[in-house]
Amino acid sequence: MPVSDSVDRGPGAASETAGTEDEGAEPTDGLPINELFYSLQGEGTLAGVPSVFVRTSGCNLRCWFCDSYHTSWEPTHAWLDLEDILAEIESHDADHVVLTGGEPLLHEESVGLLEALDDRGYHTTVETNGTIYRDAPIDLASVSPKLASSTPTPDRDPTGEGEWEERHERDRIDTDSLARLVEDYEFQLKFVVTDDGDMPEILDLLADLRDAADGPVRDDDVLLMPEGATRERLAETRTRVAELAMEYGFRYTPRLHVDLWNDAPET
Ligand SMILES: C[S@@+](CC[C@H](N)C(=O)[O-])C[C@H]1O[C@@H](n2cnc3c(N)ncnc32)[C@H](O)[C@@H]1O
Ligand SMILES: Nc1nc2[nH]cc(C(=O)O)c2c(=O)[nH]1
Ligand code: SF4
Ligand SMILES: [Mg+2]
Repeated sequence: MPVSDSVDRGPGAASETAGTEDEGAEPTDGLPINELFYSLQGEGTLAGVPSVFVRTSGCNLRCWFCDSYHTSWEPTHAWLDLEDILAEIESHDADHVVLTGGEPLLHEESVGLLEALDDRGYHTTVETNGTIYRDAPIDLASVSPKLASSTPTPDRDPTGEGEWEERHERDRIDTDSLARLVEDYEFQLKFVVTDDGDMPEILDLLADLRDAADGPVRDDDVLLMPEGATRERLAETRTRVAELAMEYGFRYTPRLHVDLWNDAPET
């Protein structure tokens, strides 16, 4: 459902600065929704599973490669009440719901949505950058910590001259949040990889996380995902990333939805 141009914003709808320091309070009974659609989970251990996707708007980071530009660099503001979100989800014949964004855990009401979905028996996956912890009924925390290669340096910033570089670099890794997420939930760690240059940072991050977390973080919990929002870009990155997964003993995850539908919205 294309909601971004069909729904009024709520009274305190996420502002232009959603996720930034001057973010205002949000109303408590809804969420800023960028899109809500039915598709196949394209990434990770549940790839191929029919799922309803709920994409919130607003992010506390600005990856230069973000494939959901209208939730991060130019966030949309369509507001949906919880009951409308649930009705739309229930109109699809699916057992799995994927809450994504933007950064869905920015929003306190994501917890309310996850609780309502849990009450209704859905399996919930949350796609998160791992910088924010919330206590919620999450069946799979799909955590994608952001590497230095995601930082919007002036030469890579899609909109300007690197205004977000400093803040993105400061906030992209929060080891305490990551540790709590992997301790409390079934999880996968899904790194966006471009080339060999990303691997030392992944190994360092895993060492830090294994020190900080009470539970285990197995190599099997680590997925390498090729960077690419389009088929053309994925064709440049995926073979090397697959080889790296074999070399290091991590998993590889495709981006099925990009193979199937390229960069079409609501897929
Ligand atoms: C748009 S993000 C939203 C959730 C959360 N903000 C995050 O980054 O995990 C959803 C997933 O897409 C991945 N992603 C975004 N842009 C990508 C790109 N150009 N290539 C590969 N993966 C990408 C993210 O790493 C994340 O796993
Ligand atoms: N089909 C499909 N699978 C996905 N898995 C994670 C996605 C996301 O954007 O979080 C995503 C997405 O955007 N589309
Ligand atoms: S953290 Fe996720 S939503 Fe935010 S800019 Fe990066 S990929 Fe996009
Ligand atoms: Mg996506």
